[in-house]
Amino acid sequence: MKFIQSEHWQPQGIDDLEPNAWQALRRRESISVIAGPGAGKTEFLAQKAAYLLETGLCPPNKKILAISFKTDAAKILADRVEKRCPEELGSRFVSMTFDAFSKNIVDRFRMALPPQWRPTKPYDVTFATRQQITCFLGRERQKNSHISGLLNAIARINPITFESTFVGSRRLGLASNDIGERTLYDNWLSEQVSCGDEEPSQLTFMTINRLAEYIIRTNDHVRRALRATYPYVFVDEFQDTTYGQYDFLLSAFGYSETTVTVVGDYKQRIMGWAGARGDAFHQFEADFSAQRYSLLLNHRSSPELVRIQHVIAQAIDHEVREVQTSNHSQVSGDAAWICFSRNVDHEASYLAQWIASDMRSRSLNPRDYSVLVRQRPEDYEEQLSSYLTQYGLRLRNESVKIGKTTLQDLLAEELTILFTNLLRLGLGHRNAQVWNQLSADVQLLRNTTPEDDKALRQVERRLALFISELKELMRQSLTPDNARLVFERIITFIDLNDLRKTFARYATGDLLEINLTALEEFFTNCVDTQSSWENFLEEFEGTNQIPLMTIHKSKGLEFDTTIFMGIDDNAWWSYRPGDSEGLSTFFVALSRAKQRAIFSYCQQRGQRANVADFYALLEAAGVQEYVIPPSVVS
Ligand SMILES: Nc1ncnc2c1ncn2[C@@H]1O[C@H](COP(=O)(O)OP(=O)(O)OP(=O)(O)O)[C@@H](O)[C@H]1O
Repeated sequence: MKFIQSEHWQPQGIDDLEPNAWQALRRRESISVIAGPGAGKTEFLAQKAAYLLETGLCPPNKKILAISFKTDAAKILADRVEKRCPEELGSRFVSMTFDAFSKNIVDRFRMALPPQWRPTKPYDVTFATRQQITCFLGRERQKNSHISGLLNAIARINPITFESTFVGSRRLGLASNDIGERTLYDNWLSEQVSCGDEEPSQLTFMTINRLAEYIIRTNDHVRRALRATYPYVFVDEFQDTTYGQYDFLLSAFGYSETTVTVVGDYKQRIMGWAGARGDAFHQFEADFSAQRYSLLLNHRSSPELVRIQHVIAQAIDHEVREVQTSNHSQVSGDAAWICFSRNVDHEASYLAQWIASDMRSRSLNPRDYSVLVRQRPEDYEEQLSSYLTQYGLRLRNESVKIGKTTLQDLLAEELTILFTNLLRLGLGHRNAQVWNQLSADVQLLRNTTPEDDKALRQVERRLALFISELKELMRQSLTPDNARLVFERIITFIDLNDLRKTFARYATGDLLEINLTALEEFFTNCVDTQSSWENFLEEFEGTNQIPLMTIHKSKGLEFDTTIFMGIDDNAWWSYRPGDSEGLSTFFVALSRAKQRAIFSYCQQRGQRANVADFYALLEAAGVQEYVIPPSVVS
């Protein structure tokens, strides 16, 4: 492959980068890029990956590691890189979540841990509830109250942030002067590692993170191998980094030749409750001698929405700089408004009617819209769905739990993507893009090198043969028995062993099993409600359904129109006026919209005394409130 000279390299898929982005792209040392919503941070990472790979700055035997916080964010970034670079280069871009990456280290190098910290093989991944932490602290209080400083240490601990802050900011094996703290830390970890005779270890992701950090810090061989494989590391949404994750990054790549690029927006810091550290950018810039760059364009939202976003941004940070937008408005009338309704029927009826009419007049699709809520999407689902149905529209709760995952995460899994593409072709969809992606994925699965023409042809032949068998099966009508056969045949064709060998995140542990079980459950649910394979696929993919999700799940996504429901004291029960995380959450929701943002207030759902800030800010930004007259709704 011929490399492009770095001075001749041009971005792909977009017209250009803004001047600061060009500088940040070309800088050889570690950098931080701080920019507002829609500034193109994810796009910047994709372009930088293409630049490093296409110019050979990241040589053929090396890889780029991109670390994200959520599975779908890792997938969005990987997809973007796939679009921006030739396939053979894109495969050297490894996009993983922090959790998957640290788990991978523990799974591969378990034996590098001292026996007392070595988990069983396999081990279970668990989550520590607040109650479990409180019980643990209670037990320690009773059992070890004689240990100097232990009671004081317990008194300083908040069970909610125990794992993220207390455990995450301390290192395994490093003697702390405070014996009480050390006892708590060691006992918390050792209870998880040694659960008694024959029982598998029960590790939380924070414990896995601490074990991985220990391996990297204490084992030169592992650390050197990691650094040699990844001369470039990217971290997206850096404002959400927890103490543990930051410490892991520092041990793995700090003070080394590896160049680390982090991007994020502190105004979108909405994971403080989950332990995101407030000083992540400053700490990173100090530890990695990183230069900071700011991006000043918004490529997503219309000028009117960018202006409103700026009013909210100023409430979060008085010194925030105004950004320009490269977009034009495509709608007439208001870009944003508040609609006031008295009861939930009134609200749902108005919104359904408005969406249906807007979709028709602007020829948009259901997935151009999204309904965002602070929490409990199921509380909004039934009412809104029943009114949308009157217009032939459907709503899909994408945050719904399926087994041990959520629908949104499940749909972003490699397993699900392969499965869905096979289903599409099995249904006889003639789609060159789907075929190309599938055939590339299957080549990857079967470990075929691009130079091996014979093997490539064989893989393609087998894929074509399988598709024709699948077509035959799917020509029959959809019945539970037939569907079961289709499911089993596809999973056998994909081959779970090949999946494990191909995707590092599936290589060890039970991630693949968790997703397979959830996939089967979701598949069966869709089969049970549909009468034909065509309808089934539509249901499965949610193509014609308006997504409903929590704001947290909407991070990184964008929609033409967002409808923000439940801005009231009940849904925002923990919000206190001026609370910056609450304002940031509001900001994230608003900034997902490209053209329109609708804020729906329903009196029956709750008062708006505690959340009066939000309405005052919207008013200051000139957003009008309209009372929906009963006559407007059917
Ligand atoms: N340089 C550019 N030129 C044109 N369009 C761009 C450019 N950079 C990004 N975009 C487009 O702008 C939109 C927002 O980009 P992206 O998702 O990368 O922003 P972001 O900064 O990561 O956003 P957020 O923090 O809000 O999730 C996308 O549709 C992307 O394709």
